[in-house]
Parts: sequence; structure tokens; C-alpha cells
Amino acid sequence: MRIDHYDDFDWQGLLDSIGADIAPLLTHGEVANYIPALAAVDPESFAMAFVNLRGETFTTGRASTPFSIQSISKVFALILALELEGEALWDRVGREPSGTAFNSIVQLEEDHGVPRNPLINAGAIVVTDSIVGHCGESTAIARLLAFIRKAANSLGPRIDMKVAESEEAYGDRNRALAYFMKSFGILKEDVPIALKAYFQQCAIAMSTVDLARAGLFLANGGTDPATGLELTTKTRTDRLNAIMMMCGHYDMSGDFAFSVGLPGKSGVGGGILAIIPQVGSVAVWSPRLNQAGNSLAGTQALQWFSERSQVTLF
Ligand SMILES: NC(=O)CC[C@H](N)C(=O)O
Repeated sequence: MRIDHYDDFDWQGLLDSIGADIAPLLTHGEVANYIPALAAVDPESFAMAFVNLRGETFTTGRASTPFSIQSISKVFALILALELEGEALWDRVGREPSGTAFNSIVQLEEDHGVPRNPLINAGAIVVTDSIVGHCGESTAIARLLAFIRKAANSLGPRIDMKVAESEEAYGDRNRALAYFMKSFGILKEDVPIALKAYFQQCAIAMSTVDLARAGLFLANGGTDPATGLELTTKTRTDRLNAIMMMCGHYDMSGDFAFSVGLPGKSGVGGGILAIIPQVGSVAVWSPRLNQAGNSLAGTQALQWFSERSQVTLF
């Protein structure tokens, strides 16, 4: 296990140093304001949690404060959809970096309604459509939430209905994406049904401690190292990490790979989950975003995390 190499490493010291150094950056960037419910957070919040393969947790900042994980949910939804539908899912969603914004529509016409990857909105809507198709409209999101709670080994993750309603009220761009895909036959369920589930999925809230813990199986070949529970296969885990590395930060995925060097997924709530295979899982939260919609301070914190611990993949 690669974690053995870090037996004497001072993880708490690392997180403390990041918590101290990040302070001047917390006033930079803009909080997502496309829905009123997201704009209501304290913009200068910061939290980071790291869980290693031994199940030890290290934190700095507001690590037990729940926040809206938004697009980070796309990672868990993809694993669940692959478990339910199998590899056939790849017939209707690609695996290429998009080089475009998270909610972009431009590539869909050229690609006959098939989204470039499952971590942009269009691709994630296909993934949610698959979960709804397999579990039914009324249980799809309960199933996803149960999967995340199992991975987190916590009942903390929940759906913030205020955020879900706000997503629904301001969801015209996602509606446009969904109807466009439906016209190509890529979406199977009725658009309002698939989107209701997607909006609730975006509204999942949890703390950085729960999020880092929920990602731990992705650092350990699909099996939770603490409980022994197999959440997915090694092959799917490897592939998911590859997709996160290439596509997890929209049109700044290359920049994140360059500066952090880890598979990661961001959300407009200001969270980022990053995976260090065979070592652990790290979650960060700070609501102010850069121009691509990724947490500004969170990205810097993860860069320091990988630089100072030397945990990059390469
Ligand atoms: N990047 C994100 O986190 C996007 C999720 C957001 N709820 C949306 O669908 O627009």
C-alpha cells in the first residue's frame, strides 16, 4: 500500500499550514449566484478534510459544516448508474474532455446529442436519466443518497430541498440541454422527470469530512478500506479516476491536472473532491469561484496539499 510511505507524515501539520496560508485568498472570486439559495452562504468559509486508507481523518476550518456539493454528486451518480446499467451507458455518453463550460450546449448538435462526458451537466443528466430508468421516478434519488451515505459511512448527507427548489425554478439551461438530447433519443425518460431527479441530486449537502470519507473507496480500488464494503469494481474505480482527471473541472481540467495532479471533481457550491489512489481522499470547500466555476481557494489549497505532501500520481 502506498499509504505505508506516509507513515511518518504529519497530515495534521500540513492541513494546519494550508488553513493558515489560505486566509488572504478567501476574499477572491465570486460565489455562484445563478440560484438565490446558493448565494446565501458565508462567502469566506473554508474547510478541508483528508481521510487516509487507515480511516484516520484530519481537518482544518469548518470541516463539519454541510455545504451544497452540486456537481460533485456527478461522480457518485456515475458509479451508481454503471452498477445499474453496465457498460451500455457509454453508448449515450462519451469520455472525452469537453473544453467547454459545465452548462455548455454547443457540442451537443455536432455530436448528435451525445454529451462529451458524464461530468458536465448534459452528461450528468443522461446518467441521472439512467438511474431513474432503473430505479423508478420515486426512488431514484433515495437510492443515490443511500449509496452516498453508505460510502460516507454516515447519515450526514441529505437533500437540501430549498436548493432543489431553487434549481428547479432557475433550471432553464438544464431544461434546454435535456430537451435537446431528448430530441436525439439520448434521454429515455420524460424530461421533467429526469430533471426533477437531477435537481435534487445537485442539492445534496454534506460536510467536507463526510465527502472525503465518501470518496475513500475511490482511493482503494472500489472497496471501503474501513468497512470492507465493495462499492464498485477496481476497473470501474480506475476508469472513474481517469475521467475525473480529464474532465472533472470542465474547461479548466487541464489546469487542475497541471497544478494539482490528482483526479478531482468540483461543484459550483465551492467544493472539490480529490482522490489520491492508495493513499486517501481529500475534500475542500470554499464558496468563491474562479471564472470556470471551480472553488478558487479550494484549488489553491489542493495545489499546496499535493506539493507539500508530494502525493501526485506522477
Ligand atoms: N458545476 C456545477 O456544480 C453545476 C451544477 C448546477 N446545479 C447546474 O446544474 O447548473
